[in-house]
Amino acid sequence: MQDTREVAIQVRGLRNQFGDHVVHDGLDLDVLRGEVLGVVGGSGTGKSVLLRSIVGLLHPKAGSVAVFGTDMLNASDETRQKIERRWGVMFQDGALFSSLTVRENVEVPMREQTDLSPQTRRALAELKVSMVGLPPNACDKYPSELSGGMRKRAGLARALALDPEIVFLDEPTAGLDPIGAAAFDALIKKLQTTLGLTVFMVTHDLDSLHAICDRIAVLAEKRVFVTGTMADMLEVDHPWVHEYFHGPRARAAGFGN
Ligand SMILES: Nc1ncnc2c1ncn2[C@@H]1O[C@H](COP(=O)(O)OP(=O)(O)OP(=O)(O)O)[C@@H](O)[C@H]1O
Repeated sequence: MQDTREVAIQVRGLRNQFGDHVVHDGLDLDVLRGEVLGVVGGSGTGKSVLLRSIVGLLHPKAGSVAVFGTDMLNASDETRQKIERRWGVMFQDGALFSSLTVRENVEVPMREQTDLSPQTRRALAELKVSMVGLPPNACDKYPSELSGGMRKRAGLARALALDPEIVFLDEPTAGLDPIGAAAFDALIKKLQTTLGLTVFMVTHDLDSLHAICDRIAVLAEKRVFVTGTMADMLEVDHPWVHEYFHGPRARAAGFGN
């Protein structure tokens, strides 16, 4: 059955290359509005490069990236900035500014992109911190005073600072213990359902894929080799995909027998 949901992100014919090392060649991907898309692939297949190409941190050699129907590579600065305000990015380990408190970190995008008063910024930052399940006293802590899981939550709070419609997450559960990872998954799912977020999530975590992803995109052979549900992945005839979804870790996670 054809999916009639709106496409939030459309990538076509993407080519990324560093020197003579071609990472992506003819990569196509649709991310549907309101879905959690898990992006997986072997190490070095270009998951982070894909994320960075979509958010404009890296200019691809060829191809197009459209977000909410806007051609991001050819848009004016003003148009691009308007679209950029509609997403938030959480990099690995939160990528927080170490010299700023959690609240100040969450206020950074508000300072840069809005003219909200200091009082409003402060109140909104406190709201975001509570939305991600951190206690109020986390607001005044520095990143070095937080656990890895708390830092990730603080990074997510900053990604949510401008009430985005899309969030990009780069390996959000990496380095968390299984209980912390499951709690983080539950938080992402809750935000998706309550805020209607579209989530683009690079991950290696089979449990996350199973628990919260509506669809999975597998990077292999320099492109998105296949997209589909977890059930679809179990049927894919490709050595890496088969090993990933049927291997010992998949079996330990309770599927892919
Ligand atoms: N700025 C850069 N300059 C040169 N090569 C780069 C650059 N950024 C990424 N690469 C290369 O592009 C390839 C893809 O990198 P990327 O970080 O996207 O992989 P990945 O799929 O996210 O891997 P992992 O799962 O290990 O994090 C790698 O071979 C990497 O060395």
